[in-house]
Amino acid sequence: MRRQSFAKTMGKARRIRHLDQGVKPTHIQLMTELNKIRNFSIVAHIDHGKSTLADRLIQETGTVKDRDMQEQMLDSMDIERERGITIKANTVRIDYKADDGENYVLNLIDTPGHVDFAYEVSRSMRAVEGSLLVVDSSQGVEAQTLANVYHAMDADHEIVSILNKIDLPASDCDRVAEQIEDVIGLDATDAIQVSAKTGQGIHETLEAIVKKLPAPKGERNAPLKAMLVDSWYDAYLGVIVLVRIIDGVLKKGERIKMLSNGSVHHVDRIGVFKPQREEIDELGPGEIGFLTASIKQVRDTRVGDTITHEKKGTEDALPGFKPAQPVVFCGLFPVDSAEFEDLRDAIDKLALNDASFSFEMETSAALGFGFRCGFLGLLHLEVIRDRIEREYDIELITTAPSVIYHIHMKDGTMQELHNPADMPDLTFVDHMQEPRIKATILVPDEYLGDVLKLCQDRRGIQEDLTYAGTRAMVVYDLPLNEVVFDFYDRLKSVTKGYASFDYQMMGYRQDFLVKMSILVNDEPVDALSTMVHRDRAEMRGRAMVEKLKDLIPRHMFKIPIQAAIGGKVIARETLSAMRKDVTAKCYGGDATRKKKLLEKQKAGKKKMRQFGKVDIPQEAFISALKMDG
Ligand SMILES: Nc1nc2c(ncn2[C@@H]2O[C@H](COP(=O)(O)OP(=O)(O)OP(=O)(O)O)[C@@H](O)[C@H]2O)c(=O)[nH]1
Repeated sequence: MRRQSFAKTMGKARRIRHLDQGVKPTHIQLMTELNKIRNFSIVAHIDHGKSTLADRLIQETGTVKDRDMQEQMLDSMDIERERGITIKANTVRIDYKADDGENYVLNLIDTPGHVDFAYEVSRSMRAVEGSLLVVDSSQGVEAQTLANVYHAMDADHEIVSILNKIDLPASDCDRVAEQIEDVIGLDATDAIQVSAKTGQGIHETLEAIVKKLPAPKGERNAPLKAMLVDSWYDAYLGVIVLVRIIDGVLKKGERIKMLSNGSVHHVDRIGVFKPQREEIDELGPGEIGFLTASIKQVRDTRVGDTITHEKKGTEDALPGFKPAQPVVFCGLFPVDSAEFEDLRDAIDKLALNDASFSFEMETSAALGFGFRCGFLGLLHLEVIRDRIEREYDIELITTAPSVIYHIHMKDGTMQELHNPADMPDLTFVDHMQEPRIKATILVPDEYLGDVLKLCQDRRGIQEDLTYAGTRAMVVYDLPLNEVVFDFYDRLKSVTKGYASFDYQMMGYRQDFLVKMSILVNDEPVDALSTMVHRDRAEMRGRAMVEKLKDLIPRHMFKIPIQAAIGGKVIARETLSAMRKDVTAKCYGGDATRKKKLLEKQKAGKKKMRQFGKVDIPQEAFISALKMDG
């Protein structure tokens, strides 16, 4: 369920696309005055209509001719598919002749919608002055509506509220406007009623962008200061960098410098997206566009960095820059060890276009060669894993996702632990800390009890509980390690899909954590080691060995399955022996059936890994870690 809905979220084409191929440069000159520019983003919960609204704005302004619209969309989606799931912000420049007779340039930045990419959302918000807040008027405010609108408020945006999907019978604008006021605290008296489907309210939206959102400020004669908003890899042009010019002018042929690392590049192209790529000669203050500079790797371009001229540039970096930090780690191993090189290839290629994904080689006694990979969150992990399996056709074993623990040693030093297998000798450890999150959950009140129980079971501390009509908003302080595995799944299942969830990282706190090892036939299986809270270790250990007992097929001998902390066994099951000959029951000698069974057995084997003398099926690694509570 999680995978499906995520595929939908991410796979849905960001339809404001850069059609990168087959576009001739047109070399238009932009001389837009600051007061004729409006830069904005659209914030919304998933499926509330962000992409559809963006399409409509583009269509209404004739940015894309009606007859091209369909074709354009399809092209865009192909590129989306080609690039795979894009988790990047994109932009489109819309020329709009307003009712006041003036021509305006509206720059729309599309932001990623998922919690894992909160940092990128907050950065791209800083590149614009205003936001359209889109709320589905048949649904109301959701957790991501809140999270995203808070980013917009943090960036001091002027916000225009849009009540979308008014064509639906379930639409209730009064109720949703009230919710926007109560829950978010925004005045929704002037909220625009829109149907992105029929086009109703689109003209009013464009007028509101011009009238209500502020024009950017900037100084044309000041040293160049531009924000790196986004970047992605293009097979023809190398890395394309999306920039917002704050001050100064950026011209083709100039040499630029990235302030974070001092690297210098020669700008070979400058342009805008309409939404197809159009080359121009310069970008002035307030404008948003792209540059290319023969940059080879997305890793060399960091979102939020400040770009200036190599000579006579500014020294003054934009505040708040930090490189994206992975928070969840797991091991990826090929099921078939012969595919290790293919896996390396796939990971290299994916990393080229995703600066937030980190990896290093790892060897596991049980799983052989693989990679320890870092992700921005669990969904990011799923995207990468799915892509490796689907696009590169490599079957993977994924080890338990782990967060980064801080291990404070007795000698006063601190180590980051990314992999439970690397846990240092406890005699040298003073104490450990784990990352905590602040989770915001919105849920219809009939499911509230189940949500509270779930959070409580995951060592959560309730921080807030408020109501907006028949929906409750709960805020919990939770340990990230209790959330990384199957929290979304459980939340969805206990609320029948009606809850929405968002979180932010809160920092580290000390707790009593231990490493729990799993031994199968007296051999430790390193890929199944996990860090757990001491008070929950027995329960988790028991649950895991019981599950493994069901997941591991019987062998010709008895197999003990144990959970242990240090040398102490805390849970144990025994898998009894059986005859392995699956054809034994086919007396009578039906040769085809016998053959079929043997083939089936062989196919089953392919997905097993051998640990000592025991075959453990691939799904055991994931299933054993799922909690039922
Ligand atoms: N009836 C109706 N459906 C709409 C309207 N706007 C969008 N939709 C539908 O709602 C669904 C979600 O719309 P999207 O524009 O893809 O939503 P989104 O917010 O971009 O979603 P994500 O890309 O998943 O974040 C699609 O099936 C749209 O066709 C509207 O005004 N009326």
